[in-house]
Amino acid sequence: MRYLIAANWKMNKTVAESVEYIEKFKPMVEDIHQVDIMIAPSFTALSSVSLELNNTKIKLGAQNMYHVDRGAFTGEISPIMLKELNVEYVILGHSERRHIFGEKDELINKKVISALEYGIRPIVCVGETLEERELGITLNVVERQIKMAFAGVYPDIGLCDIAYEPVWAIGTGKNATKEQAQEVHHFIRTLINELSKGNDETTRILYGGSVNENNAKDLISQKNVDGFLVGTASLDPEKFYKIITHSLEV
Ligand SMILES: O=C[C@H](O)COP(=O)(O)O
Repeated sequence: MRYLIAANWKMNKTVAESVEYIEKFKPMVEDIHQVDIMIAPSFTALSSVSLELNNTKIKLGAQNMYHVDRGAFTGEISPIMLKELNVEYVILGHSERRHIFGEKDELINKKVISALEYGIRPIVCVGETLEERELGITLNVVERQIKMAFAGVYPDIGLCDIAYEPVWAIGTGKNATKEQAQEVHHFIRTLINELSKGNDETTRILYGGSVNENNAKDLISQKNVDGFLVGTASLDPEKFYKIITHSLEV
């Protein structure tokens, strides 16, 4: 399994700051070929970052998209707009989309189907809140989110990646332990094997939630952790680079 180490910059970095980052980061990773590296900047920086990443192995991602290709959807961005900029990945169902903007499983499913139609690889985010973990329903929540996100496309799960991001670990500095991560990742691996009838060998199960240069090695040494979706620590090219190099050591 080829690891994916992905940066989600969220609502950070202007165009100038994004370009400055990429110019610094490109030479740092030019000799790294063993893992996939993806960066998802803000929508306003996609075009400039796309030009910067031309002729590199670093993949471009978007942080969200709508499922319709054009029309009266004020404030939304379509898959054809992303394709035009060479976007290869799209993060869907991030907990900030679910909890701040009220995105439901049904909408996330439409977006997954649309991304697949347009040849953009979805990274579908799942994960429980602190309350759900304390109620002991973490695996039930993750199972529901996965079954609904991929409804109608189970045979194509291998064209997607999944990010397990416990909501209580996002941006809090309190990451899941390697045992907590492995338990859920193993559950997800078993579930997607069942749903895809054993066809899937290409879905990466990423961990996200306060990943940094100090905890990355421990987390990625777990059998079913196939990469990371990094928020805060990815905003600093040195820290993101260190996370990448730790993933080469396992
Ligand atoms: O998409 C990234 C995740 O939400 C993790 O964010 P974080 O690394 O700041 O906790």
